Amino acid sequence: MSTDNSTYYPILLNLNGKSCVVVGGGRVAERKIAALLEAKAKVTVISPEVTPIISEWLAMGKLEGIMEGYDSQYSSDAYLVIAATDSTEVNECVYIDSAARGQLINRVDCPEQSNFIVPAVVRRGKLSIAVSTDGASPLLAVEIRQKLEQEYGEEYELYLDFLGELRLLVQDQVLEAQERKRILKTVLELDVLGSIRNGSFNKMRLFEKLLGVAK
Ligand SMILES: C[C@@]1(CC(=O)O)c2cc3[nH]c(cc4nc(cc5[nH]c(cc(n2)[C@H]1CCC(=O)O)[C@@](C)(CC(=O)O)[C@@H]5CCC(=O)O)C(CC(=O)O)=C4CCC(=O)O)c(CCC(=O)O)c3CC(=O)O
Ligand SMILES: NC(=O)C1=CN([C@@H]2O[C@H](COP(=O)(O)OP(=O)(O)OC[C@H]3O[C@@H](n4cnc5c(N)ncnc54)[C@H](O)[C@@H]3O)[C@@H](O)[C@H]2O)C=CC1
Repeated sequence: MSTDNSTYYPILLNLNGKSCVVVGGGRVAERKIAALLEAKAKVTVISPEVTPIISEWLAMGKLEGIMEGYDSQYSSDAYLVIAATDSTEVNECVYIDSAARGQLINRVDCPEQSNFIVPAVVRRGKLSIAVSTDGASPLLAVEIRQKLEQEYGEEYELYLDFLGELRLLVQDQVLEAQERKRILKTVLELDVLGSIRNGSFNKMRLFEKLLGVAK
């Protein structure tokens, strides 16, 4: 069975400094670890064998490793656990232990024994676009993610930084709520992305134009 017909509630989790345990060190574990590290989680991998890339990350001190078979004590303090071994028995065991402790648990071979699943994600600086099929077709999620990567290019990183900075300025300098909203809406109608793409982007000039003051 590939799905339990759950309707999931999408959230963005702050994992900065949080202990996260990945059980298993294969191809799937490597992908999950990469995403956890990107989110600045404190990751521990538990697995007798790991991929060459995980091994490199261990040598660089990017995460910790317990190079043994799973034991429930290894994940007792974790905030989030991912069961990613190639053994259904071990993965089930990880699920039972983690669920009993109320931990966030993702069992990669069984959405029914997971209290969260992981979407395919496009990241452009502060912009995240997450795609999920509720487990029905991870490959379709990948295909849509790849299409979105074409549509939302690297220029969005600078664009979002600019919009974020403008929003702080507006919150600081414009007292009237309606006027704040008007400015934040107007900026989206300007071709800022076009100016980033053709190299004519000028942040200060845009701030001046939108706020009427030199920054
Ligand atoms: C439920 C979920 C739980 C979870 O893992 O969170 C889950 C479950 C399962 N995946 C399986 C297979 C594959 N998954 C991928 C790829 C990805 N899978 C991801 C997420 C999810 N996969 C969650 C639902 C996401 C959603 O649909 O919303 C992505 C998006 C995110 C990530 O993993 O980080 C990542 C792409 C990252 C990217 O590129 O952007 C590929 C392709 C590949 O590996 O190259 C295959 C092989 C093709 C195939 O089988 O379809 C199997 C069968 C395993 C078996 O055969 O034993 C199960 C178990 C089952 O279905 O029961
Ligand atoms: N959710 C997803 O995105 C996907 C899930 N899968 C599922 O993920 C699972 C793992 O797939 P791969 O990473 O490709 O397998 P793999 O064969 O590359 O890696 C398996 C890992 O499990 C470890 N392991 C085995 N027994 C263990 C134990 N007792 N304790 C700790 N670690 C142990 C091994 O050392 C190895 O590192 C499979 O069950 C597959 O069905 C497969 C593709 C995608």
